[in-house]
Amino acid sequence: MSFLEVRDLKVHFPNRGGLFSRKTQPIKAVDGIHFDIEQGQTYGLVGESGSGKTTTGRAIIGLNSITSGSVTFEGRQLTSGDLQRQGAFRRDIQMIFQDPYSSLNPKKRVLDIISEPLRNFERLSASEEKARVQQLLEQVGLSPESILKYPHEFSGGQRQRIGIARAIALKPKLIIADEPVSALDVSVQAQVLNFMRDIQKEFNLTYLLISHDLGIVRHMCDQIGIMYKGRYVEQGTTDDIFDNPQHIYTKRLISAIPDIDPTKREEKYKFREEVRTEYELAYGNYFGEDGLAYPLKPISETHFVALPGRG
Ligand SMILES: Nc1ncnc2c1ncn2[C@@H]1O[C@H](COP(=O)(O)OP(=O)(O)OP(=O)(O)O)[C@@H](O)[C@H]1O
Repeated sequence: MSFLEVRDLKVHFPNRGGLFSRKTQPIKAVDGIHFDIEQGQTYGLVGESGSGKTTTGRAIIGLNSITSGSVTFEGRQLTSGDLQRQGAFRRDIQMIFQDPYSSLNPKKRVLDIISEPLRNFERLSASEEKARVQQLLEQVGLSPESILKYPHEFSGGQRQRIGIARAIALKPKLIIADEPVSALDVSVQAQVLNFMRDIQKEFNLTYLLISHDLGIVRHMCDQIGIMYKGRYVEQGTTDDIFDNPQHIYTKRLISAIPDIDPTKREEKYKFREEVRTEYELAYGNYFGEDGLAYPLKPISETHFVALPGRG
């Protein structure tokens, strides 16, 4: 049994539709996805905006209710309506959010922000709490004197470290990191990502990393699942996905990553041209027609494949 098992997960939302519409199809934000993560590993969920990545993460932590399917964490199953058990999950599974500017309450001091989960789950005296928060700040590379400061007194990277300190306060086993660095400057992104890897080793953390950026996912993840409209187009080990992408959608995402190594640029241009030709043969148009960058049609309940060539 894997540390985290996600089986045929579906999360549908009611479609409120227009004012006069009587019956509408639900929004199938997540529509049958499947993956396992082993302890200490990082699994990346990749896809364009709206593909269902965040909804998947929120369902695992219990913030979205599951329409069908299952999430099993260390052998314990979280299913919809199983509210009692969610408490146990909340401690072991924490989330890091995308935007360190809006995810920290601007009116609260760092002490109160980081101690919030501690107050929910542990009974500490004021002095014990202060000492714990100072220790957490040191772990994330911030000075213990920061406890009395407010979020606006920190840089973006430092704020994300405060968010990480809050996430690791209860010594969780699994962290769902939803676009943890996409709001940060590129130079700061690498620092935060490397720091996340350091604490992963130190605490044997398991990550579910949600990102639209394949470059980041390549750097961080052992396995990757590529999502499109709530389903998978492809999943596998990071090396498999990058060395031998099977799906045109994956190829296109990979071909779009800029190569900083000048010796590989030529190869990348060639690959990009090949992908473009393959795409045009299948669709007649590289840029899609329905407003989506990559129009695909489903071949099965859980996977998408490119449309067949025209003519
Ligand atoms: N509470 C909700 N009610 C109705 N629809 C929702 C709700 N939450 C998400 N959706 C819809 O579900 C789909 C998937 O959204 P989700 O946020 O999971 O995508 P995402 O891949 O994380 O995108 P992004 O990268 O932009 O965050 C979208 O079409 C979104 O509008």
